[in-house]
Amino acid sequence: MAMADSNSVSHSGNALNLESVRDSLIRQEDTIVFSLIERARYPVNSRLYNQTLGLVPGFSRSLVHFIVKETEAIQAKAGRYENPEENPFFPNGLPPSVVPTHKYPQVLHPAAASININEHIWDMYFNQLLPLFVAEGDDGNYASTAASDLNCLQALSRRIHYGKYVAEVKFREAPQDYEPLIRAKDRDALMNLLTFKNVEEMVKKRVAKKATVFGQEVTLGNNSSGNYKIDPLIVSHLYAEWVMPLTKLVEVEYLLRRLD
Ligand SMILES: C=C(O[C@@H]1C=C(C(=O)O)C=C[C@H]1O)C(=O)O
Repeated sequence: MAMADSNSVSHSGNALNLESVRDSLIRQEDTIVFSLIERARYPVNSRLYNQTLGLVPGFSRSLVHFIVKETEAIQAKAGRYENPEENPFFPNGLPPSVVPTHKYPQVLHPAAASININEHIWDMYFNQLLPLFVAEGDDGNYASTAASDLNCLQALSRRIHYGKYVAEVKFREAPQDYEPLIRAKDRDALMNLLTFKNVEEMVKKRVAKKATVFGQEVTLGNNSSGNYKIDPLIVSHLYAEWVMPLTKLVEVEYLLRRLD
């Protein structure tokens, strides 16, 4: 594969290349693992997710839906979604930013803004992931639990949508390989071309290790209990089954629009 001209684009002050993009993904692993550890402090608290309880007067969805929507509204006013790395879970009816606009480097093709798979991420997180790592029970801490859920969702969403940057870099490094497949709308061939199995294997091992290191009981003696705040196997499963496949889905969706 051809080398990118590392001076060709500026991204957060750094050159945008496959290495810098992968460094960002590695750093984001820390955020994801910590956010899961924080959520695991609370039991499942399923009333938070129940649409039929009517916990919020005049609002027909679940309490977590209410909290995420309202939190996103205030974050939108503060400019969060001006950053092309951020994608809201409830984009409809978000208020505009009221703060001065920051000039984010325009790295992505404008069609990137139309890619938002948060509905999918929402469904995966609440229906598949959460039941795997939280304890049964209800401690009534709904607002704090929902804030933890939102941190997990935002960290996962940022990582998965970062596939747009990954795809942009891969395209720039080898347009001659990608262009014919994009024109042919050949999803499978694009998926093959952008997949690096060896990198995926390293990611799975590294996130499991991070869960082991970040989630161990820290004591002043050297009596490690062997109890982890989140099961390292669940974290590598999360990456293998959802995070990496969804990142690659974003990469394919982005590439399909790259020549528009
Ligand atoms: C993100 C990349 O693209 C693909 C997805 C990966 C991931 O989600 O971690 C890892 C390797 C690739 O198969 C990459 O190449 O780094």
